[in-house]
Amino acid sequence: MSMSPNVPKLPSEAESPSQERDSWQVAPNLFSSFKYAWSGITYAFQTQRNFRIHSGIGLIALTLSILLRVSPVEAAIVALTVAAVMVMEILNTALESLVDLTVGQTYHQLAKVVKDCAAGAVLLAAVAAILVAALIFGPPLWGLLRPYLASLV
Ligand SMILES: Nc1ncnc2c1ncn2[C@@H]1O[C@H](COP(=O)(O)OP(=O)(O)OP(=O)(O)O)[C@@H](O)[C@H]1O
Repeated sequence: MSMSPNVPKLPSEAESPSQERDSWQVAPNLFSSFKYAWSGITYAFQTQRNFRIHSGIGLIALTLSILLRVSPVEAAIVALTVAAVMVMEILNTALESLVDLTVGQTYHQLAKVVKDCAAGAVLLAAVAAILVAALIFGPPLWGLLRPYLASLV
């Protein structure tokens, strides 16, 4: 069993004195809130291969929604499904970091439960996304490909 082999090297100190001073306070303004949220998203993107893969697949799904001219409701369902997978990935990253912060490289049964449940949540969202993609993109893709496939046989 791998025990956190990919924990990224993090700086132990804040990037600036003001960052350390402000870090324990409520974000002073809306801009700071967005900045912290964006840094969470970029952290997940830079450190988690699965998050990058899911982002790429999400982009392909959204592009397909445009190219295949699915209905607005169908496009909204695709967008929500893509967002659900990415949200699960970010929460999975947050929980993994929290577990590693708490127990480090020590084996703990509850650490395993947290990480396995978080991974399970990502898997469920991904399976649901595949189902949604098959149901929404399947018929128009089949309509496009059928003439080519028929000409082959
Ligand atoms: N401290 C720990 N104590 C017990 N089991 C652990 C611990 N850390 C990790 N594990 C087990 O190893 C598995 C993989 O953990 P790891 O931290 O490597 O996640 P990961 O493979 O990087 O996950 P992801 O692919 O989602 O990033 C966990 O699902 C869990 O079963």
